[in-house]
Amino acid sequence: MADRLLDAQSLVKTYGALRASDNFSIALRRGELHALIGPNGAGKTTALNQLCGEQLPDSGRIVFDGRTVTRMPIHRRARLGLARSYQITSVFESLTVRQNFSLAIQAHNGHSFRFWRKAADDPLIRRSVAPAMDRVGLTERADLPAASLSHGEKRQLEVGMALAGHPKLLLLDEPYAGMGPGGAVELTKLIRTLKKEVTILLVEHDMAAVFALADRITVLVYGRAIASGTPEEIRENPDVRQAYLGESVDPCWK
Ligand SMILES: Nc1ncnc2c1ncn2[C@@H]1O[C@H](COP(=O)(O)OP(=O)(O)OP(=O)(O)O)[C@@H](O)[C@H]1O
Repeated sequence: MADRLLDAQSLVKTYGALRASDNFSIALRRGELHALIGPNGAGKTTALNQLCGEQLPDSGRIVFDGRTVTRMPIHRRARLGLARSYQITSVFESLTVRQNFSLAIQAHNGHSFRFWRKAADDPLIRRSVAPAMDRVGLTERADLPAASLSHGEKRQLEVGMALAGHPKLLLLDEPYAGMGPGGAVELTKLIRTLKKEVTILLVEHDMAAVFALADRITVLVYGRAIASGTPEEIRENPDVRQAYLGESVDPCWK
């Protein structure tokens, strides 16, 4: 369907006897922020890895923007507009914010990382860096080394670098992990701005953030999507409450 940006059907990924993805299916509509939630070990990262091409499914099919990408390598998917921001910080600590952005823009333009020194001098890249930094609120930090940024600012940088190639779909893997309350508020503001311009799949344990941001939510348990719907539908779904929450009910679900 044309309004679907990504359609993953019946993905299976096994590690020995363990089915980390057990006929996992998910459909992302253009323009939505879709959250993928589930208990620890449910298979969220494994699912994300298959969507971006870091791992290949044993079986199943992934269609992105009308093209079958199931076995396509990660860099070709990136070129089609599928970008991922990593749970583990992937910025270059010793480089400045501006240099990090220059690198990301250069990489998305298809050049080699080796030539990063030239990137900062390339007028085309320089012109792209300013709006890219502004987009994630880092203009005032432009000439500081990434190492001196706060945890929250590093996340902003990371997201900004993933956005440098103007992706159609941004996969965010636990962006709130390790973040203090102040940083979390800033990040929510940033993601709210971003969701106006890019479709987002958010993997996140922070339920307050998920319910504040998501248009739709898919719940993953033991590698299977047990429910998919609006936050209200998910909140009311008895299977979700039972399977995902167990005994303790997070205040966000009440
Ligand atoms: N490389 C691997 N080899 C063997 N088992 C793995 C491997 N990667 C993941 N697993 C197992 O697959 C299951 C799903 O793991 P995955 O990391 O995808 O879950 P998750 O929902 O992202 O977990 P968390 O919320 O803790 O990050 C877990 O039982 C995990 O131990």
